[in-house]
Amino acid sequence: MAKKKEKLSENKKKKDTEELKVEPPTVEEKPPAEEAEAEAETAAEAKEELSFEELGLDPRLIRALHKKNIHKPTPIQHVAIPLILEGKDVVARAKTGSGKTFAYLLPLLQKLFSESSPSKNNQAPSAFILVPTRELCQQVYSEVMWLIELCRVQLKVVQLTSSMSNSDLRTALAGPPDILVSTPACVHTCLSNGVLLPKAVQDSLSIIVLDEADLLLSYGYEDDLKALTTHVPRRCQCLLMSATSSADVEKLKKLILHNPYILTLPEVGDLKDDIIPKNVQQFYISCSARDKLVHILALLKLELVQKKVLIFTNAIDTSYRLKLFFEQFGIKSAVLNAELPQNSRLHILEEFNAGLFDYLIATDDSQRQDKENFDSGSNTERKKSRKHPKQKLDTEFGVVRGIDFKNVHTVINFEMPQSAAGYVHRIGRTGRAYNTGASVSLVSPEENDIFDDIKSVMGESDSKDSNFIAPFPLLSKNAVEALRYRAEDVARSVTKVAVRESRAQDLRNEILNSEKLKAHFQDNPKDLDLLKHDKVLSKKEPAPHLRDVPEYLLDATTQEASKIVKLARAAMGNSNTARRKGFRGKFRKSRDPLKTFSAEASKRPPKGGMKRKGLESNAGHKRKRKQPAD
Ligand SMILES: Nc1ncnc2c1ncn2[C@@H]1O[C@H](COP(=O)(O)OP(=O)(O)OP(=O)(O)O)[C@@H](O)[C@H]1O
Repeated sequence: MAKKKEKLSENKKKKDTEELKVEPPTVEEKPPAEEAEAEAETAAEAKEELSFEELGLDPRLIRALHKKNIHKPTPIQHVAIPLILEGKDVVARAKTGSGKTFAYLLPLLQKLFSESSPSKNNQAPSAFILVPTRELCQQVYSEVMWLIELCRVQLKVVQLTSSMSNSDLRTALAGPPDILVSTPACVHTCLSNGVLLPKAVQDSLSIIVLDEADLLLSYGYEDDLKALTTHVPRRCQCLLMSATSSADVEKLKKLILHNPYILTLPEVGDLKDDIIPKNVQQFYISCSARDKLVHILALLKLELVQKKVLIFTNAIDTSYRLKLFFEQFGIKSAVLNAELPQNSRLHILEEFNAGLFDYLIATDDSQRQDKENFDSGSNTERKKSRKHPKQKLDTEFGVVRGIDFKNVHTVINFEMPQSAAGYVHRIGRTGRAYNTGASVSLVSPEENDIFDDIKSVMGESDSKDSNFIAPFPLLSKNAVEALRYRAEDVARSVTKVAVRESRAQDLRNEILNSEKLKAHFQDNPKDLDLLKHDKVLSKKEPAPHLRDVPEYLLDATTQEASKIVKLARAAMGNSNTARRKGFRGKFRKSRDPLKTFSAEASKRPPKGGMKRKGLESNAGHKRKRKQPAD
């Protein structure tokens, strides 16, 4: 007890710790608002340093988390877990990557551990976890499965997808499972065609989660949710998780929750607020659209950014162009987009998360929707687009929102997103939980308007705004010029026809893969080794001399910058030790090599007198002082 009090006063002194606001539910005899809020905030602070044990989590779950190297709750988990264990309805709004999934999953599982008994005669699942996309279904399903397996408990979990036939759905729900992970549309289908009986749902359902709630309505699930809520019993505990707060979240709250506790990171409110984790550093490089290829080549080939890298494009053709371009330099990458079949997409995500390749080029089709959602606050347009889906593109596919790309250190915007909301959600794919991350946006003059919008949302003052987007300091003009000749030569060989053929070929391969994957996954759900998604598409053999960057091309400054990136990995908490200890407090700008280093400012002569030749050598010599990166 004394120890806890000590922790409480220590915590109160902390100025730079993240605070969570807890709004208690409206009750008849509520204390004056201010008092209530103060009490709630103190409670949140007191919990800040508590361990999973102190939060009352089942030892089996704690052991499972430890096996996955998770030792300390994130702030949202501190506050949400005890409330959910107490049976409260909760609305949790916290930044992307803040650990919202475990914040509901851990207490949900713990409740089911104690509920499940042989005498229980449920005719429908006890828990529904509803998410907006199939990718998220798969992601949540995998998280539940490994937790259950490590805990060695007998709980049955199923996920539903819209491609399942009635008989598939019936088989999946026979039993019935304890937990159902699904989009609202699939549950609605099951209710309408009698696969799920409303009475059974009313009798069995004890907990329902709406994950990524800010997306559920905008993906057009309002009718599905309305149809479901009429069967949700009053005693059922309802949880709503969201990265942002929007009119849609408010609507959902009213639709399904009863007197909930509202857990909010103070800055989460709307887009203007800070929803990018503080441990992500944001940079930009200004260059012409044509020069983007040579710049990205320099970033990757000279190792000026840390792996794994998630690269965003706005068009699928651009992603294939990049892939073909990279191939010629021996850089293996995979593409991910809404055109690929679902099984392939899931497999690509799994392989990338498992670390089988380091570069993933994603085409972010959902950004148009993000823009509509944030700009208008209405979901009419999206409803329309769900009814009339774009040809070939899978509307349930969400490449950005909510997907947990594991250990992505760097996000590169090869093309700028079309809205500030799109930017926020792209960048949110790095710096997840206690990890650090960086983003580099390549901005052409044509993209200056959108970049200005983004900057005005992120904050324009280096000293005041934690989301300030700084010029990328590690890439010198010399380094770019040194690679220009090679890059332009290869870029010319990646013609429109080559891109079109590769895209068609990849799609054909992936459709075949998808069929094989379907069968294979049924028997070996964990097997990641079946098919490769980062295979070479180009018909042209890469020239051996392009694979490695010869030393004479690298000036001392660039070599130093590359070393700095490696050093930064350790300094910024990417080592296991640092991650275990937690990141906050370590990440001071003054000590951060990425912020203090400037590729152009260094005057150190090349070590050992580096040889330089021809055009490339001349470019390498022209070094100017104190210029921005480009
Ligand atoms: N307590 C923890 N310590 C370390 N890592 C954690 C912890 N909790 C969750 N994580 C990891 O952090 C990552 C992000 O978590 P999660 O996907 O739940 O974030 P999120 O808040 O749901 O983000 P988004 O809004 O983008 O969906 C995951 O890889 C998860 O395994």
